[in-house]
Amino acid sequence: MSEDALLAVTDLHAGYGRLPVVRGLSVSVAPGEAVALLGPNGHGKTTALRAIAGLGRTGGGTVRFDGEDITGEKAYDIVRRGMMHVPQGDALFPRLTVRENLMLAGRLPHAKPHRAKTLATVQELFPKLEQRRDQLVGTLSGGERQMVAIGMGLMTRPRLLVLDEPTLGLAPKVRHEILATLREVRTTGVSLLVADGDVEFLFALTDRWHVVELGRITSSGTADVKPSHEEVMDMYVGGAADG
Ligand SMILES: Nc1ncnc2c1ncn2[C@@H]1O[C@H](COP(=O)(O)OP(=O)(O)OP(=O)(O)O)[C@@H](O)[C@H]1O
Repeated sequence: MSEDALLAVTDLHAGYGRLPVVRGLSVSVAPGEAVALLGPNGHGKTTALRAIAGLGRTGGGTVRFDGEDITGEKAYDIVRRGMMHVPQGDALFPRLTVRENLMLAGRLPHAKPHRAKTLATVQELFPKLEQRRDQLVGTLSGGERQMVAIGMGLMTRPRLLVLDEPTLGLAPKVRHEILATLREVRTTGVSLLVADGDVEFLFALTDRWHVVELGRITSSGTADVKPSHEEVMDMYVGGAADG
């Protein structure tokens, strides 16, 4: 694993009570890089991303961020270091407006002094959100809510965004919009670690991919060496999917 990785996860273990879910997962993300986790449902991608970001307990292994051991640190402290987790599904404030949600995310002490400037960047990235700035988040479409979630992530001024299923439940056209925006986010220097069920989306967005099966990485490649359609099908419906 590279010495100067922004994120270096080694032999991570995590689970629920006595149920082991993540079983020796290692992954790294270099500065400016985007890395994908793919594979069948229920094999530990969400659990791994949460443990890396300090949202779930780790049962072994190490997580290093920007050269420092952050294993076991709380999510709040990890966000201040520059790693922000954008969860699967809704974790927004539905009764607040788009603008209020964004401003709330930008209130963290390290982000607050730059809040106006960061908001301007987020507005540029998501012109649609600017049009809907005064709309209650609870009344937005699924794609718009996902944009707010990513926008809120960016308001914390991350160096690494950890995205869990950003295209979940979205129509193909909206997935394309999310893809275009995340590519734009990459040009600002933000690194990505992203899990998603849409492999084409992942291959179009990231530099490297890893397949997670039974809580560990079973195959890896770069964006220019994608698995074939048959190999992808095999990953999702093949033997390991039975657990
Ligand atoms: N809070 C929980 N308590 C107990 N078991 C859980 C909990 N959350 C997840 N699990 C179990 O852990 C396993 C891995 O789930 P996880 O969500 O990490 O997988 P995943 O690869 O991200 O799948 P998906 O793509 O469907 O989100 C599953 O068997 C799931 O039922």
